[in-house]
Amino acid sequence: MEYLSSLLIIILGLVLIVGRLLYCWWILPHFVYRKLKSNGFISGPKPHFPLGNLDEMKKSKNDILYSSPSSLLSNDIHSTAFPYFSLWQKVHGKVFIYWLGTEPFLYIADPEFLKKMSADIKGKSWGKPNVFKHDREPMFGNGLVMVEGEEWVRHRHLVTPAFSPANLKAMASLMVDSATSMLDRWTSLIDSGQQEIDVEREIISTAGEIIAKTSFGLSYENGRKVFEKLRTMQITLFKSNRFVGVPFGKFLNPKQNLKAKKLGKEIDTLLRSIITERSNKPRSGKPEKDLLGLLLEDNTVEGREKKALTTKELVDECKTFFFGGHETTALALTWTLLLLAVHPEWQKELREEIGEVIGDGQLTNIDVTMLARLKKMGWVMNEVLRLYSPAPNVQRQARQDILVDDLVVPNGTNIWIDVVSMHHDQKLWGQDVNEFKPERFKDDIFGGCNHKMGFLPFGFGGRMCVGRNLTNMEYKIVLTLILSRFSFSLSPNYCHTPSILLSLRPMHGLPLIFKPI
Ligand code: HEM
Repeated sequence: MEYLSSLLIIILGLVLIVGRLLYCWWILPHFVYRKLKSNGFISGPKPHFPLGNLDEMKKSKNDILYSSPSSLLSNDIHSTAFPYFSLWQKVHGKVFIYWLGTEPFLYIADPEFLKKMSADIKGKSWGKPNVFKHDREPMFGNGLVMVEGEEWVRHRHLVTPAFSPANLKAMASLMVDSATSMLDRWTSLIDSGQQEIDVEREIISTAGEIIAKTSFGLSYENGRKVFEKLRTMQITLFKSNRFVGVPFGKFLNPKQNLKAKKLGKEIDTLLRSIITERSNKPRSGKPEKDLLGLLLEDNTVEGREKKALTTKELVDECKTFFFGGHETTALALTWTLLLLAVHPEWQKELREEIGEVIGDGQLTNIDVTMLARLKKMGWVMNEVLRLYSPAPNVQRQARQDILVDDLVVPNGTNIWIDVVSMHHDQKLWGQDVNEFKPERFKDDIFGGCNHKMGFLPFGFGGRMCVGRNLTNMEYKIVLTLILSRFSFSLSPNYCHTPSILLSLRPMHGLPLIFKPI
């Protein structure tokens, strides 16, 4: 009897587990898919269980990776960075459904559709795809990038003031210091006879240092340890093939997952110790003007206690700033150096502008008002973000049924917005879409794009990037210092393979040849 009841419990347990798995992996996604289909979204590549379209995506990516690299430096990158989307678009148009494992995604590369879909949706009503949450948890925790609903409103409300121009102003000197040490290192390398430098690696590490300083203060002993562990975690998470959306996908790289989890815990402990140390500091001490310092200061404003960020939330925001902020900005700078290396006339234009606005004597005292006057540099930045958008896509999940004309995007639909495709769409930008022409941003913040939703380097709506002013400042400071000390050209060793590893990056680095000015 006892044996029978134990057996019954085991069987019941198994049925429940299988039932739950079936519900999550089959019934729920297919429910959304059937709703999408019945609402008119019928087009898209045929999926195969359990990989969906992942196999096809990997194959077309490998075909590109293992084909002989083109010697031509073309800015027409959509078909190399996203060969599968480029192929599917030819058959299914600019709005269709594809599958990551057992999860259907609504693909959008049509700005008019996006405009209609997002018109009545507030920032707090957007979700982020549940299917990515496990993957991103060690990096962002429940920071601003991931939170939803009223919690997002609270976080956004508390975090936004930290990025105000007045607060960012105090960070300029930290940025000048980090960039200057990088450039001193380059000078030593050049003096020792090495003229070729892989700037991608150099700039990513300097931008990491800048973000760590501006986020949680590298001056703290633990700050440097956090920085090193965050970098190791990123490499651990993204160096292996991931199987997003595939049943049991997270168990396919157990070693990597365990390592990332362990690093995640160590980072949290270190950040907690920094936060505790700083919260316990006597109030009379000078408040620190990094992002964590500003959030801690805000937390102590009277009447805010209930809404203030908890220590766990502060830890997650610090990680979010680090991961959301350093690589994107570094890649914007990296792609800029590539384009300036092949367009020396623009190096000259920018150097002249720097001379007029800042002059040699002021380089170590660059301030925000000077940066605002670097207009041409602003056009160059926009043009680079258009051609080589470091954030190549925006992902959302519908948390309610959304009406687009007579179609319904059902609650729960995963959404993938292909920013690279829209930034390279001839119908939106004209014949010269793939040419580097910063002047297109001279009199028009949309660069002459014939649709206001066609240029989205920082996303759109209420969830638009909170760090864009910080990027703008860091970009202009670092580029000003580089251009003031060196001229550069492309190394013959450069191989043009823009690829996606979360962000859009040059697969084989960016070797440039430098000459001091
Ligand atoms: C070139 C540099 C950058 C690019 C291209 C970029 C791009 C983006 C994009 C596309 C989004 C998603 C917006 C959406 O869902 O509509 C985003 C959100 C976000 N970014 Fe950035 N970003 C950059 C720099 C930064 C920096 C420097 C920080 C912070 C230090 C930062 C922090 C964030 C945060 C916290 C969010 C989430 C905002 C929210 O959901 O409310 N980003 N960014």
